[in-house]
Order: sequence, then C-alpha cells, then structure tokens
Amino acid sequence: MQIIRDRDTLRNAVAALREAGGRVALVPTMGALHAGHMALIAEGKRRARAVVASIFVNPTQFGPNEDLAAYPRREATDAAMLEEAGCDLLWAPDVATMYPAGFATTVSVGGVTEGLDGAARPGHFNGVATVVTKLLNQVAPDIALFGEKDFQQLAVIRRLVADLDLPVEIVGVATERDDDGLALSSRNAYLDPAQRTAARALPRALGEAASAIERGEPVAAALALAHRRLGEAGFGPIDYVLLCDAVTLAPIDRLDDATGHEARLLAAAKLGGVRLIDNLKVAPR
Ligand SMILES: Nc1ncnc2c1ncn2[C@@H]1O[C@H](COP(=O)(O)OP(=O)(O)OP(=O)(O)O)[C@@H](O)[C@H]1O
Ligand SMILES: CC(C)(CO)[C@@H](O)C(=O)[O-]
Ligand code: BAL
Repeated sequence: MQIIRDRDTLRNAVAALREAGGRVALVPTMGALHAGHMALIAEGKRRARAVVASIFVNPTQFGPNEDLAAYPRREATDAAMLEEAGCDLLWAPDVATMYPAGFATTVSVGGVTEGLDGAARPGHFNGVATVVTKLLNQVAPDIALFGEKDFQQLAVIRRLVADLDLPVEIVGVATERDDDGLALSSRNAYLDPAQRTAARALPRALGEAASAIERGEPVAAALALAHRRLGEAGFGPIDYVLLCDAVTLAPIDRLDDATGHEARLLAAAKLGGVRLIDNLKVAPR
C-alpha cells in the first residue's frame, strides 16, 4: 500500500487505480484506527474495486480548548492495519499541504449543523465540511464512507454533497461497538480503567430510553431517565440527550414528528473530561 503525501503523486496514483476499472471508494479518518474504521474499509471494499483511506488530524475542526495536540497519532500502526485490510492507497498529507499559506476558504453548512455538536463545538462542522470538500475534490472517489457513530457529521456531509452537487455517493456504516456496547472511538483511549467501565452507561442509557420511546412512553420522560442514568454513572456535564429527526436533526418530542424520516436518539456527555458521543435508531411502532 502506497503512502502518499503530495497532491501530484495522489493524482497519478488515483489515475492508475481508475485505469484498472471499477469504482474508487474513499474512507476519510483522523487515524488512531480501530475496528470501526476497519468496518468502513471493509464496506468500501465490498462496494468498490479500490479503496483509498485518508489520515489527517484536521486542525480546523478542533476548538481552541479541545484536544488537537493530544489527539493520538500512530501512523505506522495505522498503515499496517490498512495494508492488512487490503486498502490500496493511504493519503496522509501534512497541515501545510492541506492549508498552505494564504488559505482563506470555509465551507459552511447551515440547518443540520445548528444543534447538538454544532452548538456544543462552535465552528467544528465548518472545519469538517471544509476538509471533507477538499478530500473529496483531491481523491474524486465514486463513493465515500462515514460512520453512523458521528451521526450528525454524516447528516452534514449528506447535506453538503447534495447542496454542492458533488459527484459522489455517501455511504453510512453502522457503529462498531465493544462487547459491553460502548461505541468504538479513538478518544476511548483517554479513559482510565474505571472510566472505561463507567462509559458503558452511555449506550445502556440510550438503549433504555429508545425502548421506552418505542413502547410509547413520553419522550421527555425517557430523555430525563437517560439523563439521570448518565449522571448516576458519573457523566457530567451532559451536552445533550435528544430525540431528533434523522435527516434534519431537528429535535422532536414525539416519535411521529419525524415526518417521513427515521427518528434518532443522540447523546454527548463528558466522563472525567473525555467527551463521548453515541446515538441509536428509534423505530416507530
Ligand atoms: N465505532 C465506529 N463505528 C463505525 N464507524 C466509526 C466508528 N468510530 C468512528 N467511525 C468513523 O470513522 C471515520 C473516522 O473517524 P475518526 O477518525 O474521527 O474516528 P473516531 O474514533 O470517531 O475518533 P474520535 O474519537 O475523534 O471521534 C468517521 O466516519 C467516523 O464516523
Ligand atoms: C470526517 C473527518 C475525517 C474529517 O476530518 C473527521 O471528522 C472524522 O474522522 O470523523
Ligand atoms: N470523529 C469526529 C471528529 C471529531 O470529533 O473531531
């Protein structure tokens, strides 16, 4: 697997993949790969002839008090995992290649970015939308795969691609979880053993609330119960626990308010300073 750091080499390598025929898939990541990322690569391999992964810890999507400096970086291990999974190319540009002197453009998606992580992490989705637009233009894949773990991000990227007529199919991939239900995330590495044990309360609280809502119990009561469960497990502050329309991400307080769309239960909360997110589908009865 070739590791590429400059635009010209990338262009030539992708052209060579295209000459072999078939579709090209892109899996954008920030590295520190785990089985969730590998599920995206595997789905890419099922849907396309060639898979390009990118690793870029994008500074513009981190807030000033977030973990940009501490974010785990282990490219050699990541490259070995990608090679083993049959990934064809690794696009691993540095910050100066992505944002050269004079860079002055921001891609800003409205609506779907307004609440949830968009509210809790101001500017975050501008950084995501800008870098994803660049990655899509650089690689020009036929399909690009993103995890449902970052559910709002997936919705933002779907909106971006539709609004800007970007010629790519966006594929969402189900969340990979540890045995106790915790969604895999690079940031789980920040949890100490006691926090890691406590963290299972997040998927459990969401599961309990989703079942209650599916049984027809009032949404507000189910959300309040999830809040309480998270607090009891040591989570705090809790940024949000909300039932939302799965496409617009507008909060809803009744399951049938998600007109024509699925409903999604989403939460974000800190455990000892580590911010975790998770979400679950809530099926109408
Ligand atoms: N558990 C998971 N299951 C499926 N996809 C995932 C999972 N975790 C991350 N992804 C997806 O992998 C892609 C790259 O994500 P990223 O590199 O930020 O990893 P991450 O584990 O989400 O890291 P972080 O801890 O920073 O949120 C995104 O599309 C993300 O949704
Ligand atoms: C999509 C992404 C690679 C953009 O930097 C990032 O937000 C991520 O890893 O989910
Ligand atoms: N996993 C989404 C990228 C981020 O949290 O910055």
